[in-house]
Amino acid sequence: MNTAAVRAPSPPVIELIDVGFRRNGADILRDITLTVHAGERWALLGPNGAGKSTILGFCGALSHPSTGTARVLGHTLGRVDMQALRHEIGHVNPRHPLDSPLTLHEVVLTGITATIEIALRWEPSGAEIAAADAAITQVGLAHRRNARWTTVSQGERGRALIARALVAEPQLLLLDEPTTGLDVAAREQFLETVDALAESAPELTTILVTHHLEELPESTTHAVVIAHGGIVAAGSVDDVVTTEVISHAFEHPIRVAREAGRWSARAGRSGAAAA
Ligand SMILES: Nc1ncnc2c1ncn2[C@@H]1O[C@H](COP(=O)(O)OP(=O)(O)OP(=O)(O)O)[C@@H](O)[C@H]1O
Repeated sequence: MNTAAVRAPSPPVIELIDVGFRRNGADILRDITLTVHAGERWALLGPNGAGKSTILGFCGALSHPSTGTARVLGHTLGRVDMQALRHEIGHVNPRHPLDSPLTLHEVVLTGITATIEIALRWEPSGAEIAAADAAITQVGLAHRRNARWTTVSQGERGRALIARALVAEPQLLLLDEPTTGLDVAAREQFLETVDALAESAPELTTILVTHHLEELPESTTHAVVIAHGGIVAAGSVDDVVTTEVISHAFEHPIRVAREAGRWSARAGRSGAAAA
C-alpha cells in the first residue's frame, strides 16, 4: 500500500489568502494566495520591485497585510504578538548588522535571544552552549568556533547565520538573498549547507528569495514567481521554474534549463546592439 497517499496533509506553515499590501496610495501586492506546508522548501522569485521582500516580511511576522488574511505557523497576523511569533522563525539576513567583535560561537548564541549583540545580563546555560556548538558543527564550521566575526569570511558568515537561525529550533527558516556577495566557491558551500538541511531537518520549512536561478539549492521543492505585485505562477518547482514562466515574469526572453539538479538562466539579447 502507498502510505504517502493516505497520510493526512500537514497543517500549513504559511497561508496567505487574498492578501494585498498598500502604501502611499499604491498597490504593492494584490490577490496573493499561497499555501506552504511543513517540510517544503520554496524559492520566491521575481524581478526587482516585484514585492518579494514584502511577502517575506509577512512570512517573518515583520509586517502584516493591508487586506486579506495572512497566517504564519497557524497564527493570524494582526491578531498575534508578532514579536513572540518571530521567536519561532529563523531569518538569515546576509546584511547582519553586527558591530562588535563577538566570536562566531557568540553570534550563534544570539539566535537564542533573537538579538544582534549578546543580551544584557544573559548567561547561556550549558545546554544552550551545547546547542550552539551542535548548530555550528551542522553547518561545518566547528574549526571556526572561536574566530572573531570580523575575521570570518562572507561565505562562513552566511553558514554561521544559518547556525544562528537553527539554534532556536525554528519551524520556518527564511533566507533573504543569502548568497549575495559570495564568490562562486563560497556560494556552492552555502548551497551545500542548505541542501544538507533537507536531510538533517526534513520537517523544517524554508523560503529562499533570490534573483538568480543559479542560486537555487538543488533541494528546492516549490517556487512562487511574482511580478508587479501579483503571482505569475506557484507550485512544484519543475512546473514553475520554466522558460515560459520566467520570461513572462521578467518581461524578457530567458531560457531556463535544469541540469544535474541545478538551474541556469540565459537571457536573450534585445538585438538592438547587433543592428
Ligand atoms: N513601505 C513601503 N512604502 C512604499 N513603497 C514600498 C514600501 N515597501 C515596498 N515598497 C515598494 O513596493 C515595491 C515592492 O518592494 P519589495 O521590496 O517587496 O520588492 P522586491 O521584489 O523585494 O525587490 P528587490 O528585488 O529589488 O529587492 C517596490 O516598488 C518598493 O519600492
